Order: sequence, then structure tokens, then C-alpha cells
Amino acid sequence: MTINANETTTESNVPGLKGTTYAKLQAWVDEVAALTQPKDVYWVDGSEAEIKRLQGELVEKGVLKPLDESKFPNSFAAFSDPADVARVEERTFICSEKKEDAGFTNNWMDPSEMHAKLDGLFKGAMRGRTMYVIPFVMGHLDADEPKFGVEITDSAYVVASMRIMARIGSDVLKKIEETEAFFVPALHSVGAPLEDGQEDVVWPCNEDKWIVHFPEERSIYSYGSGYGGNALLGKKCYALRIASVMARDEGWLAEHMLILKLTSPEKKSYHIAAAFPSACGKTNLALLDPTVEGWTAETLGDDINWMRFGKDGALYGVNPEAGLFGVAPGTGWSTNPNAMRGIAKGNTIFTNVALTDDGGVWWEGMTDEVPAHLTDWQGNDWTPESGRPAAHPNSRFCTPIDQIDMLSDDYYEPNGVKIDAILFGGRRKTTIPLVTEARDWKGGIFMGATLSSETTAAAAGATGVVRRDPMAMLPFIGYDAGDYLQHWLDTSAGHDPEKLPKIFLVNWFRRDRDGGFAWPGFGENSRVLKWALERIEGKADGVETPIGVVPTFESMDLTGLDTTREQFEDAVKFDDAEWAEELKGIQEWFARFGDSLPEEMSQELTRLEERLAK
Ligand SMILES: Nc1nc2c(ncn2[C@@H]2O[C@H](COP(=O)(O)OP(=O)(O)OP(=O)(O)O)[C@@H](O)[C@H]2O)c(=O)[nH]1
Ligand SMILES: O=C([O-])CC(=O)C(=O)O
Ligand SMILES: [Mn+2]
Repeated sequence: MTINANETTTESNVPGLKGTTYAKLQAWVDEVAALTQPKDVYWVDGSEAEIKRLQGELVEKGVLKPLDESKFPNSFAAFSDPADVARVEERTFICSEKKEDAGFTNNWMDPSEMHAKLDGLFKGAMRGRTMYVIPFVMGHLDADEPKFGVEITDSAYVVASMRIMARIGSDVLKKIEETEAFFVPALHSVGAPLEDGQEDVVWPCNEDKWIVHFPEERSIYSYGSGYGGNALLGKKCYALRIASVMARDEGWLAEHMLILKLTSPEKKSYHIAAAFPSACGKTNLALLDPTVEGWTAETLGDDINWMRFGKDGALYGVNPEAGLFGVAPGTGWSTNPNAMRGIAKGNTIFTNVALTDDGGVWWEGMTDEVPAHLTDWQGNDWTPESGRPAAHPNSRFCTPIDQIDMLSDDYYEPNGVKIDAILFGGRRKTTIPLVTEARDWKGGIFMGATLSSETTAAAAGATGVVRRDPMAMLPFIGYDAGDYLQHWLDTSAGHDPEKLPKIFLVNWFRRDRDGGFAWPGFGENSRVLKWALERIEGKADGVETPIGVVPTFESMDLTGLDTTREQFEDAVKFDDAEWAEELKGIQEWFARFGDSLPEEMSQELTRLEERLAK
């Protein structure tokens, strides 16, 4: 077996690294190679020459379809197996030493039993394939304590995607070596070994899927899927599940949040973090085009926010990712022009979108006009009469974040930005008003703890079912959910309440009496953010309800919108009957925590019960 796939070539600019001087890493790579038996091992250097070569190979194999250069330069479309289109929560495990440390929200298996299981699955799993070694860092390489990882994968599509989503390659490896740093070992295989002479398929994967985390070991194993959050292990697996455990142990917060900077007409800037479940509007809000007069927005992150308290007592957040892995459907020139402009610059991998006849891509909501003919994500002819979506509902674009024109310079700040407000939000047709201000910090944590949302296509399983999703972290908390809530309370305890971010609950998805969206959403959400920031400044009115303060018709800047008082009421109303139902849902939810529910959360529930009973 050669150490580098192309070691024997004589070109001077041969891409790839020649292994590592760091014995601990080399030993792990050797051990994995011995187990998985790849045809060769390739160390990813992250260079331009390397990615060009990989893209060429992927195009030749039909894994990537190049798009028309004049429309989407250096961009490609990939099409997954129809059974490998989203995260698989049922197949995701937290294998803590003790079952109770995984909590009731996670699947658990005894770590030694799981290791035995994984050894069996990974044995020979990479036969006939190249094993790629990707050194990566989540967050900045010059952060105080850079968070390193090394992903081993047998998928070149994963390499190409990781190169967009994280900082990878030779600089990272050099720093790991120099500092003999701790790194999270993250092993991925599509689980489709090739026997001698066996032809590969375009999207190899395995029916049997395992997404496994060992929190104490800080290690990740992913088997059987090539898709997004299952396979790009720096993202959900590391930056949320493993990082949430690191954060618990080290006193910080790893959250499923966007970060947005907003500047008022008076040139005062604020940073807003917002936690919404998958496919509930993070990327769209992160790329907000404000419609409200005089306000400007800049992006810092669209999915993950690592937060720490600074010496000054304020909370600082940083986006550890380098790309966007955004939901394509609904992202369009009218709803999200900032995303569209970024994508149009190219260097993008699209997965499971539809193809236009002239070498472009299309998905539902991209343009108002629907093309007369497309090739759908499964390769079939498609016309508007086909009666099925052309793009998969969870189709995605994977684009470097620095292509976003509105990217804030603060994105490059290794220790992050001061967070002024936190929004928790979900997708609810009823019950949850457009925006509600929490009474105080603990009331806000309660809002996050009881957050609920209808399920979406971002995860396999039924969609449209209301479920509780604490801080939008239900599928991503790497330990016990009650301990996670307690950690939010503990890390913030003792801090000056004046310095803590103000918390709001939002819902862009409420329906009006006619069944349509009660609020126009997207860029118009800037009006809601303006109201929230004016509440912080003590400048906007609101009405007290049992759940918190909601805006009055007069307090919300609706200039230029034709929203009537009646429509606005539909969006913001607090409804007794809906809340009688909601309370039951919250009580049932909290009952599931058993002893691990923080005392302060049951106190908050009692207070809510009292206010609702009045
Ligand atoms: N009605 C309405 N739909 C929205 C709004 N914001 C986002 N959406 C739609 O919600 C879907 C998901 O939005 P995203 O912004 O991609 O969600 P996300 O939270 O980033 O999703 P993940 O990347 O899976 O974590 C898209 O189809 C959007 O068009 C809004 O304000 N109103
Ligand atoms: O993880 C993925 O595949 C995509 C994503 O961002 C999410 O589902 O939240
Ligand atoms: Mn997103």
C-alpha cells in the first residue's frame, strides 16, 4: 500500500502530504488503514491543485456533474442514493460510559459493545477505495485553543465538501504537529467496499447506517451514509455533539445557532444569535436583506455558534465553520438574494437539486418562473405537470462563506463577537406568537428548553409532526438533556444580568385565519429584530402576556407593508385555548426528564402555570 495515491509521479507540485511526524496521529491512521484495508491512503493538503485533481476524478466517475461555467463557475451537482438524503436520527448514537449520561433524548449503546460492532462494520470497509486523511480545525487556527479534528473518509465527495465547510489541510496539520495537539478522530466510511473488478456506483452507501459518538473518548464513527450531517463530520458530529460535551466540561456553550450583525440608522451595532431547528430558517435569517429603513445586516454564521463568557462578563460567539450547507428549496432571488449572489460566484457543490437543460440548477422557490423542462434530482424528465418536486426537499448548496458579500469582518475575529440577543424559534402553525420577549434570562432559558417545532425533511422520518426541540439541539446534544439545561444555567450563574443577552421566542411560520403565513417572513423579519433591539434599548412598547411581552401593532415598524391590524393580531396573538394545550405538551415534555430536570426549570414551569391560571 502506498502512503500517497500519487507518490510515484514525478511532478514537482504533487498534491498531498506525506504522512505526519506526529506519532499519535500516524498510529491512528495506520490502525484505521489496517482495519479498513483501503487500496491506498491519501493525506489531504487542501491545495488548489489537489481539489482540481479530485474534482476531475469525481467528474470522470460521474459523481459530480460539472455545471455551465458561465452560470456557476467551478460548480458541480451531485445526486445521492434516494435512501441517503438526510441525517438519520434513529441511527445516531451517544455512547457514553454510563447510559444515564446520554439521557433520554439520545440512542445509547454500551461503548465496548458499540466498539465491537463498529470494528466489524469497518473491517475491510474501504477495500478497493482510497482512504483520505483530512486534518481540519473547527473555528480559527489562531484561536486561543484551536479545536482540531482529523476525518478519515473513503469518499472524495466528502473531501471536496469538507474543504468548503471547514479549514483543512497542510496548515492545520502543521499546527497539530507543532503543538502535538489533541484532535478528535472522526472515521467515516460509506460502507461499500469494492471487490476486485467490481464497478462502483455513483453514490455508494449502505442500508445499514451508524452515526456514533463516544463523548468521553471524544471520537466519532460514521458508517453507511455519504450525506451532509452524517458524513461531513466537522459539522453536526463534532461542532455540536462532541463540542457540546467539551463545552460542558470546559464551561462554554456549543449551539445550533446563526450569528447576525445588525446596525441601526444611528450606526449602533448589535449581534444576534438565533437557534432554530434544521430547515427552520437559520440560513435565511443569517443572510437577511433588511426591508426596514436604515438598518443594515452582516452575516457571521448560519448554523453553529460557539459561545464563551468574556472577562468583561458578556457572552461572545464565534462561527466555527467556513462554509454554508444550506437548504436549496425556498432559497431564491426574491426570498434570499444574498445567498443567491454567493452561490452564483461558483465553487459550489449542489446535492439533489434539479438540472436545467442549459447546464444550470433549479429547485422549488429559486425563481418565480418555473422552467418548462428539467431533469429532476433522480435523473428523470420533469415538467411542471409532473406533480412532484424537481429538487429533493432537503437538497443543499455547499458554498464557501467568504463568497457572501454581506459577510462581516467580525467573522474573522478568532474569539468572536459580543452577543446582545438570543432568539429561539421553531416552525409552528399555531400557538407561538411572531415574537415574545422573555421576562428574564431564566425565563428565556425556559423558552429554549420548551422550544417546539414541526419536523422537516432535514432528517429522515415523518415531517410536520410537532416535537420539543430544546434550544434546537434535540438531535445534537452530546449528553443528558437535563444536564445540558443545567449547564446553560450554571455557565451563566453569577454573571451580571445586565450583561447577559436578552432572549426572545420567534415563529415565522404561524398561519393566519385563512391558512396562509400570518407574517411575510424573510427580509421582513428585520422588523421583528428591530422591535427586539428597541426593547433592549427600552424604546419599544409591548403587551404583557402570561408567556412574555409581545409587540403592539403600533410598536412594530410596518412602514411599507400592507399588513392590516387584523393580520398582525393573527401573527402576535396569545390564545388561551392554544396555550392550555401547549401547557400540557410542556408538562409532558418536562416529565420525561425525570430527576435530571433542573430545579430552576420546574420553578419556571410552576410560574407559567400560575400565570396561565389567572
Ligand atoms: N415562510 C417562511 N419560510 C421561511 C422563512 N425563513 C426560512 N424559510 C423557509 O424555511 C426553509 C429552511 O430555511 P433555512 O434558512 O434553510 O433553514 P436552516 O435553519 O438554515 O436549516 P438547516 O440548514 O437544516 O439547519 C426554507 O425552505 C426557507 O425558504 C421565513 O421567514 N418565512
Ligand atoms: O446536517 C445536515 O445534514 C444538514 C443540516 O445542517 C441540518 O440538518 O441541520
Ligand atoms: Mn442552514
